[in-house]
Amino acid sequence: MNAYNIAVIPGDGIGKEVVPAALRCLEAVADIHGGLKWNWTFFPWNCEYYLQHGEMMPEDGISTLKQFDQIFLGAVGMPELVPDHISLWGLLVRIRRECEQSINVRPAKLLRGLDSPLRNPEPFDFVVVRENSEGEYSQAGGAIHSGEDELVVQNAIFTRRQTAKAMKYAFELAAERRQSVVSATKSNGIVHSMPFWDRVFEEVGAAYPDAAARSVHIDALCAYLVMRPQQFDVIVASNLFGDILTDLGGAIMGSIGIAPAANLNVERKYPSMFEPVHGSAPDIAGKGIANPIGQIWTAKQMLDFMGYPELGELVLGAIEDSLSAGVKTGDLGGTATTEEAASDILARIYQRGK
Ligand SMILES: NC(=O)c1ccc[n+]([C@@H]2O[C@H](COP(=O)([O-])OP(=O)(O)OC[C@H]3O[C@@H](n4cnc5c(N)ncnc54)[C@H](O)[C@@H]3O)[C@@H](O)[C@H]2O)c1
Ligand SMILES: O=C(O)[C@@H](O)[C@@H](O)C(=O)O
Ligand SMILES: [K+]
Ligand SMILES: [Mn+2]
Repeated sequence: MNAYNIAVIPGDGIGKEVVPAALRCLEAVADIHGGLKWNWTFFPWNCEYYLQHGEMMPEDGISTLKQFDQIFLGAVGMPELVPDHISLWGLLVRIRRECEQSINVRPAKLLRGLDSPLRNPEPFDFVVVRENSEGEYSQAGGAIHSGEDELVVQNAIFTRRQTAKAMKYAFELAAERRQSVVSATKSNGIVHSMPFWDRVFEEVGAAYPDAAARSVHIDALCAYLVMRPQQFDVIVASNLFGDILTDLGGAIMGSIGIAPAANLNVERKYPSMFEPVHGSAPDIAGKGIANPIGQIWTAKQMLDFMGYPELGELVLGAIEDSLSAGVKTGDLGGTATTEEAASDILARIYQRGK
């Protein structure tokens, strides 16, 4: 029996509603498999915690998390309580950086049973590899003066090491898929960091002669994802561009609420963090109507990373079975509650697994 210690951080808003749904699915696959056991440890780190303690997590929070096998997180942020840059940097970004989760893997595919908002889309299946440790998400810079003289400088930081690491991961991933890598750039307007990004992309790509590699400006790339998403296999992007592309990826699937994400420590030196693309959705939090699919699909990514791809496939198949049976939450045009959608997926996991 393999027992795994998982740190669970439901976080804010709908994170607290969709995480329990995903944990039930993970318990179900462990029950079916018979040889693995989850030991959950819950951490109440969120914006309410910040209001009580003046920090999103304790100072030793990272060293605590590093003792676990993996981290399973819902969502962070309640802007009415805590400014978003404080909640994000105090929890999510801290974990990403201090657990060295420098690769963020975010797939998007036209799932069976889903109606994309795109008109007559051809089946698409791409993965965005988002550089997760630096880039535009930078504390370098500052502000001076005030009023009419106020001045702010925000420096993006790109290193050869992390840029090449994300690109190498993208090419390795493409080698197992359809051998195509598109780099998201903006080297016409951004004159230092993006020509550098392009240069590293060419250097890394030279080691993968079998891969079709090309650079596409981010504005055009967003348009292509709407017009012909089926053309894409692997997309590698900076921290900010990857963030934006993956809400778009969720949207063209049918909802931001179904898109999964894996913040990977690829060296497996520290735990990775599995948390969906979406946020805490304050606009629907507390109503019991959030779509649990993003969190449940994220659980599939954790199973895959931990060496249980057959269980991961079982989870995604159950999600598609549920969608095909028409069980859909409001974001997908249905009337199912979070509980109804989660229970249906859970039942279909058992149906598939027996
Ligand atoms: N990784 C994260 O935890 C993460 C990601 C994005 C935003 N945030 C934070 O979340 C808060 C809200 O940000 P936002 O509104 O820009 O983004 P959001 O992803 O929370 O919501 C965007 C839209 O998508 C909908 N949505 C998101 N997840 C859904 C789900 N599972 N089911 C149904 N609908 C869903 C929301 O209702 C909203 O209309 C902010 O504090 C922000 O900082 C956190
Ligand atoms: O900006 C971020 O990285 C997060 O707030 C969120 O948008 C994400 O995509 O994880
Ligand atoms: K999230
Ligand atoms: Mn985002």
